[in-house]
Amino acid sequence: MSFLRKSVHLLGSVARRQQHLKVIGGAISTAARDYGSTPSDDYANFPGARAPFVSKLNLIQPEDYAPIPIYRVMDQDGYIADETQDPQLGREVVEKMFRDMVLLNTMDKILYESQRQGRISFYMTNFGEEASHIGSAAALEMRDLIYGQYREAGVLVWRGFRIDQFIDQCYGNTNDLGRGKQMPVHYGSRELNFVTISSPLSTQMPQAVGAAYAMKLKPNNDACVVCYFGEGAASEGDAHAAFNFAATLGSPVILFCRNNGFAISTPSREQYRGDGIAGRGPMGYGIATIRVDGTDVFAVYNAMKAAREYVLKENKPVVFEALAYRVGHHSTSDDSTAYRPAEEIEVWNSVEHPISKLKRYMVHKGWFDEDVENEYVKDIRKKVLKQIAASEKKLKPNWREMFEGVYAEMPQHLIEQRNELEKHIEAHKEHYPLKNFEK
Ligand SMILES: Cc1ncc(C[n+]2csc(CCOP(=O)(O)OP(=O)(O)O)c2C)c(N)n1
Ligand SMILES: [K+]
Repeated sequence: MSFLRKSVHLLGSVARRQQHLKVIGGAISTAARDYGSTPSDDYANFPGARAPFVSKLNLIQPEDYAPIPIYRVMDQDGYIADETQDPQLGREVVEKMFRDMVLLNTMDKILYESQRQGRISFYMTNFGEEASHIGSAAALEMRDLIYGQYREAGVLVWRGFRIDQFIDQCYGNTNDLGRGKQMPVHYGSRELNFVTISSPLSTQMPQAVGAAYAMKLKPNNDACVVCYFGEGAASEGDAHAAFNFAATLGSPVILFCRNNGFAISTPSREQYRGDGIAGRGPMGYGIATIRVDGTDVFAVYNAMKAAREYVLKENKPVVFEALAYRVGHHSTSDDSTAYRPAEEIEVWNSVEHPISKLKRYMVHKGWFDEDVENEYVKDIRKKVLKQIAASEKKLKPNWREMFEGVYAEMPQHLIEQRNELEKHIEAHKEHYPLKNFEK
């Protein structure tokens, strides 16, 4: 894996970013903040910071720092600029990557429409971010624990979550692993080591850091935690708690920010004034940081491999920022043409689309057969439509279950609420579709 070490920009706790924009080979420089070393004459040694003294006042400006560069392997046309960066995954793996991205994209299109037809209550697509899901998931081990936000369905696809499992969840029927307790797309799978998604933004972040810390305390730990979140979620207070705890406790967690440019209608330029989320890592929190083109599946893959190796070897976190563009609307409750030009969306949905880039790469390799791939899409469409028909017919879990499964023993206030609902439904049963629920 030495090719990774030579070229992935892992920026550690370095003092001056502009002096360290060159490649830092694998090992991360910690010299500038090594609190243990003996201070020299021109270094101040306050408990709060070790830094050089200067005699000239300087109001340091954000512009004094160069932005963290974006690691990319494949260009727009699907060519690899530096052959040493080709992860050499082989045809079978690349085909799985491509097909999983296509599966996600195809399923998203149909489920989005099914919400429009009133079949499910809500949906969120992953358009434009397929490569950051698949590229990152492919670089992990199944024992690594995932905390998602809600737009990482591709990670589940890679891990083997089935079409019926996705769709049963969206219908909240008796086969939904979450027993209909959550909104659509709030997946979870104990078997696949994927913690169930919570709607309140950023709540997963301190939890992920804590879970990683617990892993580190186990003897011979060989697993890490990956926590996905959006750049919008990174403005929540919980994000700060997570970053700082991860740094100070030394948690083996990869804090994976999907920076897709928008938090619903808030563009990232209104979300922060600094150098994205990556910019907070080295200087703000003292965390090794990596920034990649999130539309380039190979860049995400290489970077994630390097990040995983680092967090396990060092027992320290990594801030990982994958830059992409949210091609779809925020959710079925949003119309993004109200706040961004259609032409802009079109660019990211064509030349810049991660699936198109990987396709071009495969074409150059002679690994792409248009007819075979069209058949594959047709087959996925058929499977998804058939599953929708099947999931729709299944009963919902008994409504009483909504009170169960949270506490080991149901507390008094929940018992009272359940009894009240029982009476209410008994009195007004003609207004409820009780035939759709398990008895
Ligand atoms: C604490 C909290 N505040 C507000 C919301 C409403 N909300 C849901 S998604 C979202 C935008 C999040 O954007 P980002 O984290 O960038 O992720 P993206 O949707 O772009 O993937 C907001 C404000 C929420 N779910 N939780
Ligand atoms: K976002």
